[in-house]
Amino acid sequence: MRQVVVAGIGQTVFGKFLHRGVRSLAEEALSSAIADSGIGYEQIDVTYFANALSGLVTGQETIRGQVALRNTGVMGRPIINVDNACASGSTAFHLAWLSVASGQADVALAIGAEKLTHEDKSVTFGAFASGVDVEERARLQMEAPQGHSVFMDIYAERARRYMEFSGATPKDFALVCVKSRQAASMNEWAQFRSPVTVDEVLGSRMISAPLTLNMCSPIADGAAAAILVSEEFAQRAGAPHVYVKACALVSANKDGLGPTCAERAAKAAYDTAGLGPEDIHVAEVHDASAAAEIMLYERLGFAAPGRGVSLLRAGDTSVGGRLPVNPGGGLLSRGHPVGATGIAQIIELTTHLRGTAGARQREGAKAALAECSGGQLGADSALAAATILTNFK
Ligand SMILES: CC(=O)SCCNC(=O)CCNC(=O)[C@H](O)C(C)(C)COP(=O)(O)OP(=O)(O)OC[C@H]1O[C@@H](n2cnc3c(N)ncnc32)[C@H](O)[C@@H]1OP(=O)(O)O
Repeated sequence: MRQVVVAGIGQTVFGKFLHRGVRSLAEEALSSAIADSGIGYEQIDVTYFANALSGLVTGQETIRGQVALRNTGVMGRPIINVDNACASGSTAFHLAWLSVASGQADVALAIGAEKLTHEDKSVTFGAFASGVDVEERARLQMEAPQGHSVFMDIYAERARRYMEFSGATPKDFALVCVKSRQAASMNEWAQFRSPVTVDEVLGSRMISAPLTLNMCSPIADGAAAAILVSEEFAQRAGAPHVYVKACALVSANKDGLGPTCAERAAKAAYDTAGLGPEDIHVAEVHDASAAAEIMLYERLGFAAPGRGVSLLRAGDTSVGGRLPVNPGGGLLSRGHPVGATGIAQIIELTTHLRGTAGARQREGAKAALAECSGGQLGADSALAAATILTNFK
């Protein structure tokens, strides 16, 4: 396998843009990734276009990439549509990495764009329900979601189990939100940038106990793009060198038993990179709910089982801490335009490894981990991706 370098990154601001379509979002993210890389549109050999739910919201259910990118310079060469639920962006990134690593392409584009807002909110909530397998929906009687995404019921159930197991409290989940907003207040691309207090989070509308409004990832539109190149190409182009050391993708176990998708994806990535959790300086994880972030500290090996809360309470995972987690605000505050999220995580980490993350920079960052989960199958996510980036070879 060849060494692969992240040579260009670009995104839109995430938020609710009722009157903006997938095409305009994708064009903006792509043109800023092109500008960042100094690489021409015509040099892109292959494009992986991530989008999970917009088809259900806008009615454009197939050829979404070709439609979104029809006015750009990537047309004429392969555009491959990627739908892997909330990990669609990470999957597009995985495929782009594979194309370059295998020698099939010198330059590959991973782009994710999502349009979730709709005048009729039940359309958006209905689209989210498609990410849960139908048997699970029936078990949880979630066929007709009312006022929120079915995922928040699933994440609430997980949070309740975790509280019992670890002794974590809703106040801990609120602390995740406070940390997340503090980080997002420094991120010009984030959906929610104003700070919140623990009391405000606990006092916000109950969505699915124990998760209040602020503890749920929001509905967002947005796009993000990353251009991956071979190391030789990067040297010729003079691109900054952020290496993709490992890029693992796993699906749920057949019997639903054993380690979770996130644990297995992280283990595969650590093994490939020859690194362990102790080597990671900064991480972006799939905080679809505030409680999920704490559980992920444990699944990714940052804390022992049941001990994730200690890491949070000590401030280790805040901006300025030993291991900032979600320094871009995560899904909770940067926003979660599903197909774009996995690539936005890569963008955030790339800025830390380049040393250009400004006020939220993890000083001395050399290795970074992104984890993204997708869908729901039985008791676990349907899939998870883990990527390790470094600024050394
Ligand atoms: C594998 C996975 O990734 S699973 C995750 C997939 N994603 C999801 O499931 C999405 C989950 N989220 C939701 O279902 C919805 O965002 C809800 C139910 C939490 C909120 O629904 P909305 O219809 O957006 O909220 P609503 O319109 O009632 O918002 C009221 C206000 O709260 C704000 N708000 C909405 N969500 C949030 C949030 N997470 N945090 C803080 N404020 C929020 C809105 O901006 C709005 O403010 P405004 O009145 O100033 O504009």
